[in-house]
Amino acid sequence: PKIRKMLSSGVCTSTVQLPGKVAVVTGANTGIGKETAKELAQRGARVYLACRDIQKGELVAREIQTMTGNQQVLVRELDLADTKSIRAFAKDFLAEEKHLHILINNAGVMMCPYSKTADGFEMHMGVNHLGHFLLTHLLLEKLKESAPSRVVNVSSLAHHLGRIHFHNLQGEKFYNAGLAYCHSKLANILFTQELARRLKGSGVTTYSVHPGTVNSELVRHSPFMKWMWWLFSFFIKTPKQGAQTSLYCAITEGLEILNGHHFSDCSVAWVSAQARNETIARRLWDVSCDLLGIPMD
Ligand SMILES: NC(=O)C1=CN([C@@H]2O[C@H](COP(=O)(O)OP(=O)(O)OC[C@H]3O[C@@H](n4cnc5c(N)ncnc54)[C@H](OP(=O)(O)O)[C@@H]3O)[C@@H](O)[C@H]2O)C=CC1
Ligand SMILES: CC1=C(/C=C/C(C)=C/C=C/C(C)=C/C=O)C(C)(C)CCC1
Repeated sequence: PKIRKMLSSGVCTSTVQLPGKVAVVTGANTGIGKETAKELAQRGARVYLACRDIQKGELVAREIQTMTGNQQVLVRELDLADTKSIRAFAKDFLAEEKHLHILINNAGVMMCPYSKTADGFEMHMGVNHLGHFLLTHLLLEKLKESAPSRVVNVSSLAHHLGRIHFHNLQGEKFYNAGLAYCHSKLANILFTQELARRLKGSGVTTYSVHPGTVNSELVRHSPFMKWMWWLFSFFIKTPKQGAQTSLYCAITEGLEILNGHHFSDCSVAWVSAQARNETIARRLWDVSCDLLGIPMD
């Protein structure tokens, strides 16, 4: 029980209710994203489940509506491995909604065999970092108009092993599936810190999160990790426990002074030296804009 408690601590104890608030959660059809969306709906927010598989999303939306009694749970198609899909999602969302108070960049892939997104980006960097970078960019004006508002980026402890190899960002010179995931999770933290610097005074704040080691489908590409997760399933976090730090960063009152910080178990957490490097963060920002055809400012 002690090991289990140690690996599963951190509970979002905020009593904040969210009527009239609008939230988008990416990858909300399963795992941590699903539990995050459920709790936001439970607190009265209108929640958009941004999923690449609409059918899976609709099943989960019905489940959340039934469990919470909140009918304002909506599914919209978003494939982060395709910038056309990201742009289409943002265009429809901006036309449909007056506000966006909470954006949870949660979707992720881990340890997939070498593959590329529709736009030719390496899959981990493409989905986990560049896809969310573009989505956030496209929704930023709406977030500013809805301030106070928040962007939560779900990263990982795995960022400690990450490096941003600018000469090999698409993994074409060398590739390791585990490290590619770590690099993309480092990019999530660097993005959060640079975004926080650029958003100072706008009323939009941003946080990165390590959710803990969570029993989810993230390990689907690695038979060894699947086996480990199954073997230790009693000790690792449930998806509901894994959602607590994302929820804490999204709704806790007074967190604005910690804009740009990294959180784990609902507390500020230490990040690697690479993740604190402002030069790398600025360069990654510029390179990401360049790759995505976003004007640099
Ligand atoms: N589980 C853990 O121990 C840890 C998780 N994390 C992070 O937590 C986040 C959530 O992961 P978790 O819930 O564990 O994993 P899951 O695999 O259970 O969920 C990942 C979600 O991301 C979605 N997704 C994957 N690719 C895309 C895409 N191209 N476009 C849109 N959505 C996509 C999946 O959709 P679909 O179902 O259609 O594949 C799914 O909804 C990730 O960012 C992960 O890196 C960080 C540290 C540890
Ligand atoms: C060593 C070890 C464990 C820890 C695994 C860890 C710490 C995994 C971290 C995974 C991450 C960070 C994934 C996604 O980002 C277990 C399974 C708890 C128990 C068995 C021994």
